[in-house]
Amino acid sequence: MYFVDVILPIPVENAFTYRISEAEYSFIKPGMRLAVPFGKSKIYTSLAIRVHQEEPRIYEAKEIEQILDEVPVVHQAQLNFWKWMASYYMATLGEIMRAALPGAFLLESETIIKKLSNDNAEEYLDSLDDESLLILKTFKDQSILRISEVMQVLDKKKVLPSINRLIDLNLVALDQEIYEAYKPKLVKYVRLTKEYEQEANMHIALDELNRAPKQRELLLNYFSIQARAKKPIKAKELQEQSGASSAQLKALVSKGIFETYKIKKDRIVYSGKEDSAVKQLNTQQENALKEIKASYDSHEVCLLHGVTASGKTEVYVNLIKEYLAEGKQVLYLLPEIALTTQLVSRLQEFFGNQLSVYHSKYSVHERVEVWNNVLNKASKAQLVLGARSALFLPFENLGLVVVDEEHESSYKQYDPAPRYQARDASIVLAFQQGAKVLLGSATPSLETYYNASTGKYGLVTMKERYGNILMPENSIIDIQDKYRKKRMTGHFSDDLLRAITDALDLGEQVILFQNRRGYSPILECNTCGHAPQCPNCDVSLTFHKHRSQLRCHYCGYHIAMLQKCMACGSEELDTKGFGTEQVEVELKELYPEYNIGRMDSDTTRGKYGFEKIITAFEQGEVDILVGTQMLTKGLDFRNVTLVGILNADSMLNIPDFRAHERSFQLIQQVSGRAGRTQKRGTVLIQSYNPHHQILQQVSTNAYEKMYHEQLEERHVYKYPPFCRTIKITLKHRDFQKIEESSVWLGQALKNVFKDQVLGPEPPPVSRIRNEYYRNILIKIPRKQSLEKTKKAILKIRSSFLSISQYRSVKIVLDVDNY
Ligand SMILES: Nc1ncnc2c1ncn2[C@@H]1O[C@H](COP(=O)(O)OP(=O)(O)OP(=O)(O)O)[C@@H](O)[C@H]1O
Ligand SMILES: [Zn+2]
Repeated sequence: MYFVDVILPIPVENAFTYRISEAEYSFIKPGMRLAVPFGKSKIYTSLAIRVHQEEPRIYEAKEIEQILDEVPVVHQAQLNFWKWMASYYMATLGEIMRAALPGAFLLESETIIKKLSNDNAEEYLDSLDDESLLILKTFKDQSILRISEVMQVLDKKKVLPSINRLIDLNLVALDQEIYEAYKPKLVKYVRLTKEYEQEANMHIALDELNRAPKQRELLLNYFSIQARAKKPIKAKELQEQSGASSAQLKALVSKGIFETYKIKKDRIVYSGKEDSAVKQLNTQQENALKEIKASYDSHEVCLLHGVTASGKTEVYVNLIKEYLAEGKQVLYLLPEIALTTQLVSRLQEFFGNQLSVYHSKYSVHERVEVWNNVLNKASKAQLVLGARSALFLPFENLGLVVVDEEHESSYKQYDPAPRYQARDASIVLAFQQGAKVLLGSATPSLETYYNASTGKYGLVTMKERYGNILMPENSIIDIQDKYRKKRMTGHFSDDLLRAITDALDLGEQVILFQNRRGYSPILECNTCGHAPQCPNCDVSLTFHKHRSQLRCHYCGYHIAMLQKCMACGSEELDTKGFGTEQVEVELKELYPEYNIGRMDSDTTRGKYGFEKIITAFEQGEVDILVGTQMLTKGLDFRNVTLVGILNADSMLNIPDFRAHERSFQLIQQVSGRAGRTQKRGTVLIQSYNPHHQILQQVSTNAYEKMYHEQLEERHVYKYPPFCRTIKITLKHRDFQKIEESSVWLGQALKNVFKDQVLGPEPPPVSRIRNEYYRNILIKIPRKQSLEKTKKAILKIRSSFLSISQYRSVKIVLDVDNY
């Protein structure tokens, strides 16, 4: 008898064994997908990991349904990586498989598919087999179907390959796609021809146009726009301002006065200089590149610590080139693809078709395409740019991993399991494949900088900004003092307002940062003090003015804005605290003649949400951009000279051992958006605690000082990098049960780990979606075996779950929690 062990994409500890025939036994290789029955009537896509002849003892092996691949879709290398991840992050192989494989690889009976209206459908129909045609017909008037329904209609279970084919042909899609591929758009611009740039010729032109008033108007408008701001002028903008038609603009082009040109909408270059794709490295960058390569003689990992706008990207690019030239694969990890259309197009210019982008929110179609290209080592996917899930692509010949903005906490996956840290996991991946890792940041994480300082990683620094531009000038504004002296207008100090006005007068742009969205986080009754709370969560509702709603930021619950207090009926409702929306509203009143944009998760929903706002700002259509931490992620704007931070305190006061480190990073990164070209930038930080050490360190760019001070605290209070941590979260709908069970678990852990256990305690928001939360933190000293610690924790978890009244409590394990 022959058997195959498979991983099922569900959270069970063990692999499952199925029966196969002798022919299947010799055909199936580890890494191939098999459709298998599971439970009463479900069909899952599973992954073969081993064929053998040992009959399972505990249960009778069922037969597999079908083999879905002719060759493996993952290599043994991935299976090894998955095993490491499962064990390190205390997850199951099934959970890793679900995170790793593109959704289209994991069709199962519960998957919902939808029919696409495809213009080329007719063409394909001839090439389809009867079964696929039948599946298409099954849709009839419905737009979506469960795969199990297809199975029912066709009265057979072997439908997955046909559905896969339909997905490949773009006739059918999974019902979960959000984004389309990123395609840069071209925007048309107008400028004077060389000949007419000279003033003398200009006068002649104006005279000549005396009898074509509309064209003359166009030309005059061109001058006035140019006088206002030195930026490329869009054809559309010019036409609209002049009330002219495109024919009239064309006439000026054919007269040789204007010429039009196109720029990819995210490649706008100010000050009239054309960027060429290939850049000459400056000395600092050359040296950095050399030092990084030298460090690889003795290190696997190197940290590039380069201040904001030092030109780290160009260093990455040059290093990547060398690995590609050797025929190696390169992985470029980013914290958040949606925010980095700028970088994508910059890299596309360098690497053309060697570059693929992998995004868990791209269409299934594209994800599968990139996956297969990597699997087949196609030249198209030699360099892959992706967010954390790109780690799982089937690399086999990886030479280099670049982790850009390595300090970003979004490299950590929160939910669902596996709760991995992509930066850390990439180091293991690289090690398994004999590749090198480059971590880059202007504000490295404490953990990374510690590893670099102690010699575990190489360390290369770039202290100057590219092009001899100075770091922005920082000042801290004491708003308590300003309030007392009545020098505040809304949430703006007189100093900040003056700086904004000055920048706008010069045609420059401004970024304002407020780490909270909505209008106001608390609505309070002046009479009785009641503040409306979310019924499902333990937080107050945030007021969103534009929508006239009160919303919960944890569960999405919302109601219409109240006219009266729910408790006492008083009409005197007051708002406390402020978010980006309020800043925007105030700005619109203060600067009615300017365009204000807002970038937070309320304004960036939908397909091209981020892109639209970033592009509008880049093109100068928006003068002031207000936003949350989304603004910080490595954006490269050229006309921003002022960055204002409206209230630095809210970040500093978050109860978390990383809060100070994170505040430093956040403020330093937003500040880094100012004055990246030519003119030195200004950063104004408003705070009630102007003497806070972190603000002092930010304003003097004292990274090292911050590092040493924070490291000292971590040492004293025993936190990473001196300890590892595992956070255990318990969740249950019953308050009594969560209290009792968390105390039980805490005590059981304390019996083994003594005072290394903190808690249980309720987190700041201790109830979300009607579930109560309790956290327990275990600190594991460096010299204690992580392996044994985890084993002990799992054992205690088993005992916990064997207590019948606790069985329904959910336990979440988070290794190296963030
Ligand atoms: N060698 C070069 N030649 C021409 N321009 C360069 C060169 N190096 C960097 N630049 C320009 O300098 C600016 C800053 O570079 P880049 O965005 O790579 O900085 P960074 O170090 O990644 O900054 P941040 O950490 O803030 O993201 C960019 O506009 C880039 O085009
Ligand atoms: Zn809620």
